[in-house]
Amino acid sequence: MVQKGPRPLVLCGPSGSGKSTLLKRLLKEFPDKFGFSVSHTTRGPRPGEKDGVHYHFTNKTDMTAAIERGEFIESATFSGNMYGTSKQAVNDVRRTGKICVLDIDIEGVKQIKHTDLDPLLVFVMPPSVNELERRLRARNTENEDTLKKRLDTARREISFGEEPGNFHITILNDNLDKAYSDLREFISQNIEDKEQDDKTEKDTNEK
Ligand SMILES: Nc1ncnc2c1ncn2[C@@H]1O[C@H](COP(=O)(O)OP(=O)(O)OP(=O)(O)O)[C@@H](O)[C@H]1O
Repeated sequence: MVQKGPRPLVLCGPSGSGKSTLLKRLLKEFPDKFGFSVSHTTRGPRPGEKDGVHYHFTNKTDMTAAIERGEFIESATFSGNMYGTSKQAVNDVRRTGKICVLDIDIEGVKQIKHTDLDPLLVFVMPPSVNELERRLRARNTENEDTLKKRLDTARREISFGEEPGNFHITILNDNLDKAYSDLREFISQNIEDKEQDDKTEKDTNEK
């Protein structure tokens, strides 16, 4: 099926590589250009949370069945509640003309490759595991145990990121300004220029 709207953009990389920092900067500079998909969850809504806005609220039976039907790109269970991103949620953003951005782990990347979402896959590479450790310590969000787990996972993720063919581009986040400008250039060449080409082609065909 031919999708309408820009291709989704996936950012993947070890914890602490700088995905959120890069995304925040992108959204600040282009607030109308990007959108996030609405996740599903089996946890109950908190006060003020609206179904379809903050989450798609569902139950375990329905969500498990939908996962089995292959409707989800990724799903995970945290403290007894299921969470996940459906293909439909990504396509909903796409139809608005916005670029749907997804921050997913390598398992999610493996799964999304088997869908028809045709995403652009970006791997954010930290300069080294030592530097990753330094940043995670400086961020002050981890204890020794979670830090060790994150660094072990990071080593596996870096190997996956280094394997040729797994991503469209690897962005080294050594210097944040340089990494951001590489990301911008990649988006502009692969999403914006492409859209312009499609539009020109359509306009020409309509004449
Ligand atoms: N190029 C850089 N140089 C130095 N520090 C950086 C750089 N990029 C990001 N950081 C810092 O490193 C820390 C980790 O960055 P960030 O939270 O964006 O990582 P992340 O990949 O989103 O991690 P997680 O997956 O855990 O959310 C932050 O404190 C951020 O300010």
